[in-house]
Amino acid sequence: MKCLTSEEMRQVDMLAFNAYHMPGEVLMENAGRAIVEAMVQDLIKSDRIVVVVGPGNNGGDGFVVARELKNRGYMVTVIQTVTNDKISGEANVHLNVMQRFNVDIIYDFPDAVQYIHEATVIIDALFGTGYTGPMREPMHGYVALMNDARAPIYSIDVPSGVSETIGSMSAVVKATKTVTIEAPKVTAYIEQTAPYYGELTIVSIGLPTRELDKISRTIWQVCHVKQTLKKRERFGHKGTYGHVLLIGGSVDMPGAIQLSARGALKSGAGLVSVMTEQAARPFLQLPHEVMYRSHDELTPQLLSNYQAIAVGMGFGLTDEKLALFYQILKTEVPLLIDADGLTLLARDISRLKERQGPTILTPHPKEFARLTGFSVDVIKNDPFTLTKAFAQEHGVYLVLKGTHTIISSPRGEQVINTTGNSALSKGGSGDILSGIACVRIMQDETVLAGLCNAVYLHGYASDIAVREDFTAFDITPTDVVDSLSKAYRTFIENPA
Ligand SMILES: NC(=O)C1=CN([C@@H]2O[C@H](COP(=O)(O)OP(=O)(O)OC[C@H]3O[C@@H](n4cnc5c(N)ncnc54)[C@H](O)[C@@H]3O)[C@@H](O)[C@H]2O)[C@@H](O)CC1
Ligand SMILES: [K+]
Repeated sequence: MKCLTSEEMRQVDMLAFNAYHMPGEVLMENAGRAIVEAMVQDLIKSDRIVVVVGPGNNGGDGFVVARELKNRGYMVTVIQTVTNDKISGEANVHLNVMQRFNVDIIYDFPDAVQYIHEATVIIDALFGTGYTGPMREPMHGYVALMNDARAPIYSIDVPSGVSETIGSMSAVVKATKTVTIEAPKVTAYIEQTAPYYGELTIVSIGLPTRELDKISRTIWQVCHVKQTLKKRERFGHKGTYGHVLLIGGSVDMPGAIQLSARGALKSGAGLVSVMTEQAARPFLQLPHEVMYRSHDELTPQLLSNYQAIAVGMGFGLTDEKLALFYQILKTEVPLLIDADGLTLLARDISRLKERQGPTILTPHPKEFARLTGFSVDVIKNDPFTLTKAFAQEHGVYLVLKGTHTIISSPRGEQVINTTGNSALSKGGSGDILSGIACVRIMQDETVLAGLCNAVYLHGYASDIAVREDFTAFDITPTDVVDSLSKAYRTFIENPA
């Protein structure tokens, strides 16, 4: 499934019209009817339904919805927030059709107050993807009326007032459910806008999939994991599955690297090695399967023996570690940089130019802020644009960790992950992900697919653990690793 910006949606819409000769009225008809299908199971015939329509095509969808509901025997009133002369194009076509079905229309704000107050269902067709903030009066008032009402709100396409320019948002409808047209929009996955969506449902209106498929932003789903997760081979041996080296852990912080090792072991690595400073070794409790190396052994030849390397988990930030880090950067082996590795990298990000092999950075927003110089707020307001630009500029795979982790490739592809829950908001979760990710990039179809699978499985394991054995309060990152078995089993027992 794809995820689009408003501009990308507009372009697909234009192509449907210009290149495929799909009339706008037909698309609007499809949208309205599909939206009714998506919400009709929630309605009863005694409902008092109001549809609040705005001046654009989102309002046009609202006219189709109102007409279709009326035709099916529901009590519907349209609250038209602008006069007829402000409604043009396809929306005007459907306004005329709707009028012939005798749908009641209210134009005055004082009347609207009462209708919205007494409604049992509110349909929000005020603004869609064409909205640019801030909101002008009287629309502000309509949004406040809807939000203050008791009835559940069904937003068409997006909650009205939501914008990709987060700083310009003023009033936004707080939807109970949003029925989105064709594909989710990026605002459904941005921290500041996602909560307005409520439950998200997607309906198809017949836009050409060939055009949608060209969008380079994808939501990673079960089908993608099934297609790209490397199968275990009957005649495979430990060499088949790769040898991962995890560099980190220090006297002060010995736990992080152990968690990474567990993540790698439980994800099917052929061999797992851990490299720490010699002094940290007595503090490590590594699983029996894990081999040990000390920093003193680090040479380019040694590093070239591995199929994936991760550096940074509990690594430390001393000058000695910085020198070691710069040595590690020289390897051509796929290199994942996390935690302290990212902090060291931020001291001189131009070092990324030296990288020959694939490079993966796995920052949370604060670490990404350190790398870019942007504030955390700026990053959270526009994560898709900023991560894409960074990954392309520096030629890296960037995994921006969050509720909806965003994975960006050097070629400009972006993937959004939707698994996981608040159980992962704990120290140690990232260390585990680094271990899982190293294994998946060694084995799966591409580095990008491997990273997406790692993030997906990590989140999925925590979802299963919280559903079946723990709560988000008591679960630990170690419990999440143990739940990886159930996550992997899902894909073995139900292959593509
Ligand atoms: N993408 C597609 O192919 C389709 C999209 N459709 C619908 O069309 C919508 C997009 O339609 P539009 O581009 O007409 O945009 P909208 O319906 O979001 O609204 C645009 C209108 O709102 C006004 N407006 C914008 N910002 C405002 C502000 N701050 N205060 C007051 N007025 C403001 C504009 O002047 C314009 O009249 C989608 O969200 C979807 O609901 C459907 O009709 C079916 C086809
Ligand atoms: K809307």
